[in-house]
Amino acid sequence: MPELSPASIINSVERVPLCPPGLTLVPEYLSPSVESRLATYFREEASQHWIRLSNRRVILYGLHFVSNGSGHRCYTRVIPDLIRQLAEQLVADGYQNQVANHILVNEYRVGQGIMPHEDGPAFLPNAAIISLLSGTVLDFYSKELTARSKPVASVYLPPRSLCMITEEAYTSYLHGIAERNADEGVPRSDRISLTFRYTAQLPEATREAAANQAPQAEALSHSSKEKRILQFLQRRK
Ligand SMILES: O=C(O)CCC(=O)C(=O)O
Ligand SMILES: [Fe+2]
Repeated sequence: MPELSPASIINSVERVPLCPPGLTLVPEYLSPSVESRLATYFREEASQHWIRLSNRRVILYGLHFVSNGSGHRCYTRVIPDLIRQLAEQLVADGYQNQVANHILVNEYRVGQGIMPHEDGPAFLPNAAIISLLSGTVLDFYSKELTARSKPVASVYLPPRSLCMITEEAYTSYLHGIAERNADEGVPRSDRISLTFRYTAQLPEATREAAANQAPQAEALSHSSKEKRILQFLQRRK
């Protein structure tokens, strides 16, 4: 896999602070060539790693949670160099304090979305979302969600943008993407997003054991571990 130099990753560093507080948009965070390199990676090299959910498909990299009552953590796929470089760049650019150890790749076909949810206390209150191939609207909701709740804020995430959800935007609101084909007349196309988060490290001994197991996770595309994660994600969304 070719190395990406920082200059090729970053096209612009303009930051637009938005509401709720802690929400920031960086348009054109990626250059078009990096966007297309990443999209090709997920659609071709990593095509067998997708896990299909009812309303989208996902690839899990790094440390993830399996719900077994005690919030058990396990390693899924080893984070590929290409993605790790992006995680490191987010720290180098000052968007995150820790290199993400939990990375979720989502792919939404036109018309698909994600239910309002909170990313939750398992992670540092800092989620970095990079959008590829299509824009979409991310809606924020109050935590008192009912079937009739309307978003309290909405932000358009253009392709190649970075969206930072931190502070109040992370802790006090839910976020989600409505299932529709267009946003304010702007048609959607299929979109891939990458969400970078950090969860507190495991104790050293456990971490080593987990790291040793990671190549095995790589080899087993539909291991029982992945099935449990899949069931967990389906319950959550
Ligand atoms: O795809 C997106 O932009 C949102 C993803 C998200 O909210 C998540 O992964 O928790
Ligand atoms: Fe989220």
